[in-house]
Amino acid sequence: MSGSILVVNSGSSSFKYQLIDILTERRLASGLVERIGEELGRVIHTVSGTGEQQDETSFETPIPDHTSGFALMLNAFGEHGPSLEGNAPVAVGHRVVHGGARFHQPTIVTPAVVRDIEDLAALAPLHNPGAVQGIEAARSAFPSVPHVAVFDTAFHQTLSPAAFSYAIDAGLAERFRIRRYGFHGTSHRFVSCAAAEFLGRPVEELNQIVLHLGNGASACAVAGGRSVETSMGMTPLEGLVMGTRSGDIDPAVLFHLHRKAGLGVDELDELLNRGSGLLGMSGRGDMRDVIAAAESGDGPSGLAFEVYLHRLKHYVGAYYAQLGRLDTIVFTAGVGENNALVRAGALEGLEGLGIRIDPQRNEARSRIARVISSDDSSVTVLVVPTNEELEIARQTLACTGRKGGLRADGRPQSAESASVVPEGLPSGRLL
Ligand SMILES: Nc1ncnc2c1ncn2[C@@H]1O[C@H](COP(=O)(O)OP(=O)(O)O)[C@@H](O)[C@H]1O
Ligand SMILES: CC(=O)OP(=O)(O)O
Ligand SMILES: [Mg+2]
Repeated sequence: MSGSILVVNSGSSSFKYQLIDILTERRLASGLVERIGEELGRVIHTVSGTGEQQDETSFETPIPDHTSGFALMLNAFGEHGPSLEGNAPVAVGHRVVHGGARFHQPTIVTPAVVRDIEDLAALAPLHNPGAVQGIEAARSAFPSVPHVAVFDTAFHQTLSPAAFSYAIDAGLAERFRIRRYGFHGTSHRFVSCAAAEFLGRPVEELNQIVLHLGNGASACAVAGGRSVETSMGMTPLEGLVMGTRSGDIDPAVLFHLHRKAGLGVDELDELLNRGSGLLGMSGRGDMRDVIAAAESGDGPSGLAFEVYLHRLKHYVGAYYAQLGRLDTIVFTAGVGENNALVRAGALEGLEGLGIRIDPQRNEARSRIARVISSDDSSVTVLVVPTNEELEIARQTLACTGRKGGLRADGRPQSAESASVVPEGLPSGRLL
């Protein structure tokens, strides 16, 4: 069958989109709507031509929310193509960050599903609200096609109780569904499969550590294609140092700030989610700016960079130990794909563990998957570009029960069983 799938990947203050041909998996168009809610936002719309050829347009305008961002995206398609009438999407796929205990699989969007995603917003305050706006705008623009929500949390349903449980009061944990859910699962799944494909080995044979280093960042230990450990927790706040998020912190710091600095719970939430990480430490949330400032001698930026690398190395060591044997370390997402300094710094001094980066390979610039370890490294270190949108398109197609060129690899399920409530959990119970 022919047609396309529109994928919307909503973030906190931005969203990415792709229109993907379902027969060929070709990206027909892609774009970024960013700085939503700031004084001036920006839309970048790229139309794919033949081969590597691309036609990019960008413009700046205030974008108060995701709903108006979605309308601007539709205008960009109207003005610059490809025509959404000529390439009418047969389905729309949406990235949703938190699926809680309710969503284990790609799920056809209904009003009840939207309500549940809204209810989970407290646990992903930077992400779920934007996703809901994106879903509502898309449903009114494309009312007659199925919309599918694909959850970041789904890939981590394979964590063992030892990996997903926190050491707190068991009754409270049970009652409030307090556990590690893990995020970036769509990316960790895509990248671990793409790494195996690149190496020409079955994913079932490989033990991998995937480092998704974007604005948000997480590490994932993948054994035989299954997530066995991941650094984000009940919310996308735990783990690595991020652009504006603290990652791991002693929870007693919060009690102390409450008692001594008089900060309330909402202020603490805001502080850790939006005012910490690289931004909190150095005044700069973008890794490029942090590195530039550190190189020109700014002390706080230098320290922020060191803390970022220190934490990354900590997780590499921990996950190596959890896996017991390690075949590959894979860097992905904005920082991981583009920054050689971060990659080298994170793995520096690990030669004793059989991990050796080749400096020349690491410095080489490329947009495709590549090896950056030396030939005598027993662990193969890779850079593999993520493509959450393509993975979402594949899962969306499979969930709608349609057939296309998009591979589902037998992973997502059909529409009839798409919305699954885990055993023992009353429907409507999200957490
Ligand atoms: N060359 C680079 N060096 C360091 N960081 C980079 C580079 N290119 C992009 N980034 C960072 O990548 C991040 C965006 O990555 P991305 O994976 O798109 O994140 P998200 O999906 O969370 O927005 C930005 O914070 C940006 O600073
Ligand atoms: C879950 C998460 O942190 O996503 P992102 O990196 O897109 O902000
Ligand atoms: Mg991202």
